[in-house]
Amino acid sequence: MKQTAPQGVAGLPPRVTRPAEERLMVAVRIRPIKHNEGQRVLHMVDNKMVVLEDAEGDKNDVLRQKRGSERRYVYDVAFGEQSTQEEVYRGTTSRLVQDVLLGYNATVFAYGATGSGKTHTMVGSPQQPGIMVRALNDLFQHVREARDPDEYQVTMSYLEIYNENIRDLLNPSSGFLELREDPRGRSIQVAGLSELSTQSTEEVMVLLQKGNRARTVEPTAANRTSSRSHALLSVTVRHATPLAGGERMRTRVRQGRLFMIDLAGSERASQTKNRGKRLQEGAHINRSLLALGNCINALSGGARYVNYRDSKLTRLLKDALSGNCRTVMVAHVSPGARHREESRNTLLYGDRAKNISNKVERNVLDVSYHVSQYRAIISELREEIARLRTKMEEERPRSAEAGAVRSDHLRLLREQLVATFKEQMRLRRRLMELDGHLLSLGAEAERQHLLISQWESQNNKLYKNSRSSSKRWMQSRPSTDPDMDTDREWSDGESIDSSLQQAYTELSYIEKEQERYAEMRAETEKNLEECRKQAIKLENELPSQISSDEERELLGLMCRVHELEVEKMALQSERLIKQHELRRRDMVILRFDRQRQLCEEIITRQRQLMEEGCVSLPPDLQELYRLYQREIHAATYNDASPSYNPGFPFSNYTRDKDKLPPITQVPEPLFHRSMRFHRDPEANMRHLESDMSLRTPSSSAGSEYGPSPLPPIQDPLGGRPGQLETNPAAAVLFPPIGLSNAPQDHPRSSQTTGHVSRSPSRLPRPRDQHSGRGLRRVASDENLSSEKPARPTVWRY
Ligand SMILES: Nc1ncnc2c1ncn2[C@@H]1O[C@H](COP(=O)(O)OP(=O)(O)OP(=O)(O)O)[C@@H](O)[C@H]1O
Repeated sequence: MKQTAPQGVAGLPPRVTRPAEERLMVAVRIRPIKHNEGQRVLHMVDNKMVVLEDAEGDKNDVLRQKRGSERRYVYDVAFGEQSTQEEVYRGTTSRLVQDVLLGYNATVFAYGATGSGKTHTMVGSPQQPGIMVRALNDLFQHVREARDPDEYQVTMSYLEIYNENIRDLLNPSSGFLELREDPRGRSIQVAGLSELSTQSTEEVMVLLQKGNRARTVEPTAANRTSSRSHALLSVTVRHATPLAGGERMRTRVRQGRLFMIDLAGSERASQTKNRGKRLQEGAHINRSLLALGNCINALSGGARYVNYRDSKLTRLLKDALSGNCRTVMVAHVSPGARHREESRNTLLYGDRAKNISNKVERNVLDVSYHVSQYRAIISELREEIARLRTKMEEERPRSAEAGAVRSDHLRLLREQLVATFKEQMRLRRRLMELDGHLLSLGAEAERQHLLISQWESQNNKLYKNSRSSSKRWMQSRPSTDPDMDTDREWSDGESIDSSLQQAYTELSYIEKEQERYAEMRAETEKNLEECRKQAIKLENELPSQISSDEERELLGLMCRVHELEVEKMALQSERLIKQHELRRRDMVILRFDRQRQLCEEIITRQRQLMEEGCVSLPPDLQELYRLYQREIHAATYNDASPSYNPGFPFSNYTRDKDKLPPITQVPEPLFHRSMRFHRDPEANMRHLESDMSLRTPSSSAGSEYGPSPLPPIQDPLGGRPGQLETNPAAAVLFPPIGLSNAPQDHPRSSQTTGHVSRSPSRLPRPRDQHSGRGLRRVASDENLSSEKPARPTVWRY
């Protein structure tokens, strides 16, 4: 079995016509309650929503009571206890079958605790066949009804992961199989796995039954037929259509793959009462499911690089979770009170999985698409050279007559020359691939930095937010209640912590990869240089060996082809680099936007500190605040309001509560000016003044700006204080700005009060913990513009 990142196949662009971002679809299925499972605590509200009743728990648990006694979860689709196998198949997988026939990859996987009904949904019974059987039936029916059934080829493989070992279910005697990954981690192969070609539904059903019989199933206290392994069924549909194109016949190949996965269920030792071997199996199952949960958490948090390496399951599911794959997760839950905690966990994972999308992989797709284009160019050029060579060989007999010895030497020379050209092409192609990969890694490292910076500040807020309430909660929480529900903020904080840790791990992995690729690049470049020298040497020998004009002309043509190839390659790689540069700039814009948000936050908090300490400000600082407000306000209107009405400046203010409110009237947009801070505060002020007077003559007329008392701004790169350039490249190098040390670290962030550009793809704002801040800001405006005598402000940095 081979999972490959999609390439443009035979001139077909990959899924560019599809929406750029595809969300993972999550379905939930509630299985019928059993007599020994206690009362029903899980209910369907409608075909999307389910409700889980909370445990009755401790009456003194004030927080829990406040939260209410039930929790609602909304998914793409929900199936109740009465739902039929056909309904579940239609609602989750039938669409995927269509996609696979069109050449897409798709995955459906069943998730849930032991005994929750996963195998029932995926495999089913002869009377109630599950998704696997129905999908295969459907697929063959579509193929039969197609105009060109003979052009389809269907193959299947079926494996299980048992105790972290892979077994071929279609050939169980083959022992444990190895998982192999290409060095770039793009394609994963199970070495030696049988991939059987099938012609009919009957044949495939026989294979499926054979595989299911070979699967490891054992009775446990939780499920009489508990699957002790994860089972992965893969069906590949290949459709090859001959195309008439120019002089050559070409074939267009469409290939889609459908994975259908029945995961083993997570289990609690207390419920399964497992001992010995069963307990060990359970530990393996839980470990791999934990790895899957971590991947889901990281992906739903937007991480680009996710640690799939913790288990074979996640390595095999990598494409399904983040690659070019349309994926459906069917979360399984039992409605009885006995399974409340397992159901809650499953519902939570399902909830998180809804945030997973495929957008991130799209970048890798772009790169591989370009590389495949270059490959096509190179192979065409190779063909051209090969044709030329054949022609030269055809011409040879005539020149052989002229002088056999010299001709032999010339032939050898030509062959060497062609071999050197070939080698050069190979090395160039390699270089280009390495460049592409290095650029992608660079972009991803930058992205990880951004995520880390954002999470750090969010984590800090959550921590502050939850510190007081959690303290109370910890006090009121009975100590004998280890796995009860956690406070929402705590669990958010924890998941951010683990995401952060994940991001750091990924970052160090990326850095190692960058080093590795840089070394490979240097080596390739060295080889290329040697190859070039060799070619020049050979070319220099040519004139003395050539006697006839024909030979000369042919060799000249050969060299010309080579030159053209080099030029083409140079152009293509330039394009590749430009595209990556555009992506990099997008990242810089995102970073600026993030920094700007943090600056707003810092300024607001500083103001709060000053207001709370009843500190009145010197007039020049008041003026600076006014300027800042105008700036922000102008930017808001400039950005968001095509119906901006200067006569009614407050009309749109409610759109963004995080902005400082306007003071009196709206000045013209100032957003795009470039602003530099000088060491001399007066120069700063003059600069701002002149800027204002240039752009807003009405608002600046008559205003008197005093010397600026702004505290010196630290240059994070170690430059002179108060002198910050607005160079985007420098901004990228700046360490991420966190609020963890606020207010002491504030000046560090002041760097970004310079030129800021807005990106349409803004980062989500950190959650605002200061409700009513807008009101305080208004009050603060009054403070600032009051006529009270100025008291010196105490700045602590
Ligand atoms: N929707 C359903 N309708 C009827 N019976 C069901 C349904 N779902 C599950 N069952 C029954 O519940 C029992 C447990 O289901 P199943 O074996 O599918 O669980 P599982 O999640 O695969 O468990 P494990 O992870 O231990 O393999 C089986 O007897 C199955 O037939």
